[in-house]
Amino acid sequence: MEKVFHLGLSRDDLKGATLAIVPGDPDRSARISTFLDNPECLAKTREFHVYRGELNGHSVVVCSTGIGGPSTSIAVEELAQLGVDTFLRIGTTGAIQPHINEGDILISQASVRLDGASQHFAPLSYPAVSDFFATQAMVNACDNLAINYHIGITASSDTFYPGQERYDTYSGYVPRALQGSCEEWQKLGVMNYEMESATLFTMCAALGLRAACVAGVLVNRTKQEIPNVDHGEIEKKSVAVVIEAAKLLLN
Ligand SMILES: O=P(O)(O)O[C@H]1O[C@H](CO)[C@@H](O)[C@H]1O
Ligand SMILES: O=c1cc[nH]c(=O)[nH]1
Repeated sequence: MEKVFHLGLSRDDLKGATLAIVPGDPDRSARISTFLDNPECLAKTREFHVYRGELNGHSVVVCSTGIGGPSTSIAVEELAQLGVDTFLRIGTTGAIQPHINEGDILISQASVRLDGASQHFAPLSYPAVSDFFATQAMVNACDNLAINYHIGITASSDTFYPGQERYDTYSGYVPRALQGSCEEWQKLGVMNYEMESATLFTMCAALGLRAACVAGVLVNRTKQEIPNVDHGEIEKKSVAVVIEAAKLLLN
């Protein structure tokens, strides 16, 4: 059976998995895999750390995407070639609305396309919108676990610094076209910034796949730029949500 280019896996390796949990951070893949029954590591190649196991008797795969759209698009393309049709991203994020607190859970309904990779799948006029039912599962998961959440629009940027209008870089310079962009997204009700959902949503909608995204807030940028929270506790909460959502979708 043919292996895909980067993941180096074939369909048989996934044992029929149709749902993938896709964090950005490779180390998060291993931690998520501990919530699966009979977890096994299938591959560790570049940013893609791939595990397989079962949830409620269904084969499920966990695959990190790395940071940003290009590597995310490779993970999604290759997992789709292997039979996956549902992608649940679990990430970290920076909030830009004052009422959102560190540690809060954000569910992205749709994303502002501040990435480049999504344009390789559909023109900019095409929406980066999540799958309704997968997103509903994220919402129901929060309700089942009594976890509060915010649902709304996410700005999804290719860069962490200028694309998210951060001036605390080496040069302190943000190009003129991006100056004032954070304030504009705030005024348009955007909840947060992260770096993969625009590519994920656009390519999944365009290719007939399902995608949803949940993220834990590490920092509220209306208050500070550098997180001083316990990443582990925030991750535990968002992982609980994505595992519960996966179970709901698999039932
Ligand atoms: O924690 P992950 O899933 O990597 O998500 C967020 O964190 C990274 C930036 O620090 C970007 O990938 C962003 O989307
Ligand atoms: O502010 C943030 C925090 C995490 N990830 C991002 O992309 N932005």
